[in-house]
Amino acid sequence: MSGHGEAIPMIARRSSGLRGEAHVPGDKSISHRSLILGAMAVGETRVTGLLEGQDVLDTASAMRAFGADVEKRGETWHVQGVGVGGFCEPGQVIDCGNSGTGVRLVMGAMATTAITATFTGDASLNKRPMARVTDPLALFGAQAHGRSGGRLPMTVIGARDPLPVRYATPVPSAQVKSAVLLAGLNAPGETVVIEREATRDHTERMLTGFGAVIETQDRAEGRVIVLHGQPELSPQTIVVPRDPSSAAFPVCAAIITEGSDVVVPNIGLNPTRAGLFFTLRDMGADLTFENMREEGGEPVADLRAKFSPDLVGIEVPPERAASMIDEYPVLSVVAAFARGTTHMPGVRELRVKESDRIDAMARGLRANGVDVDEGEDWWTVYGRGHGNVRGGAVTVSHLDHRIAMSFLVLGLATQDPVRVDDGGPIATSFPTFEPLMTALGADIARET
Ligand SMILES: O=C(O)C1=C[C@@H](OP(=O)(O)O)[C@@H](O)[C@H](O)C1
Ligand SMILES: C=C(OP(=O)(O)O)C(=O)O
Repeated sequence: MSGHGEAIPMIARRSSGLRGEAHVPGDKSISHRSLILGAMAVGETRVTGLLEGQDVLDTASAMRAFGADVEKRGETWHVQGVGVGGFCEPGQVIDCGNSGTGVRLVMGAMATTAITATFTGDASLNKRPMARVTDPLALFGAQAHGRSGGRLPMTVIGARDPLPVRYATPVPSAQVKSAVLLAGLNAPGETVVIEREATRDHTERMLTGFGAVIETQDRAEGRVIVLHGQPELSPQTIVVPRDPSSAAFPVCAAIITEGSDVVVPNIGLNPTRAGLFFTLRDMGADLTFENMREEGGEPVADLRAKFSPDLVGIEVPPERAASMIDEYPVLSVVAAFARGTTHMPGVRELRVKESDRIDAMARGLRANGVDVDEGEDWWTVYGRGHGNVRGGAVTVSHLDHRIAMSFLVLGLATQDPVRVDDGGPIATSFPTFEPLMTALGADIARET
């Protein structure tokens, strides 16, 4: 079952010659942040290219519940912000659906205002760990009361007199870093976050754009981010770039599908997000970055991916993990078509996403004839080479959009079709996945 309705069983059959341009939707991380920072600015922020996936729509509803006016007129989203510290107390439970980013960033944004809010989500989100966020929020003076193990549903009581915080994140997580920085906006003095491994830096970049004073330095202890509290944020006009994590699916589909040549235009190559594309090139994929340029201070290119029959397995550098954390499921699919083994160490975080992604992919790959070994923070895929992956299984998506899309990509190049029990969760991040893939020539369909 998907979070909001009946299960949508889907099937992917062997395809050839994927061709054309794939215009993927707006970046999910940047879309959440546009709405939240827009709600914390004074005046009207305008956003185009916003991802209209369910995760982001749930964040829009959350911002309305805290008092911001959020509406779409024509192609533009208008956010009337209430200012830092201006959130009102919501009159209803905040349902963040399937979205870890949504709930964790919104908790941070409200934690230093003297209001109380209760958060919940779907069956997947309600299993995910929240203490990683509520522990640092407690240092500001906020309190959180949830289910055992720090799970949702959970009530957060915002700090009345917030203290500034210095926090070294114990896990590589942009959501934790961002929750602390958003809480730091309404604390006096300097809030400092130290991360041992650099994670996606959209919050830092966007805070600078909204006029906050924030500095980042790479030091021996890691990346040190210093935010000066209680700024007045100025509203912005934001053009959301296209999502590299969504681009991963047509790119990987083209690489494993005979006769393919696909262009995915306007994809951000921010080094904190682009790890997959460098990994695919290390594996021998025919993937080129065309029209390299800068847009809104970010490197951007058109990705051109062609069928790559001579892929080889590699050791994926663990220091690259944060820059491709959401892309391991679809990377493991490409690895199945490579010759030799692909070893992916340093990826413990995959176990606490919408599903345990190592477990979900390992089970589904094995059922389709691919050997996989795994440990707590690593996994290895034993590639079978092009043309040698059997397929034929029904895979389980576990309310996880990336698992569903990865298995549908797998089925484009297996001998027998691959089924997914529920494609419903795909709408959380990539609502146009099915028409976009079929327009390229992929044989993906719903089963009635
Ligand atoms: O900050 C963000 O927008 C995100 C951070 C990552 O999560 P973690 O912070 O848990 O690594 C990523 O998996 C998620 O899809 C989006
Ligand atoms: C992990 C993801 O999202 P979130 O943590 O926001 O649910 C994802 O989109 O792959």
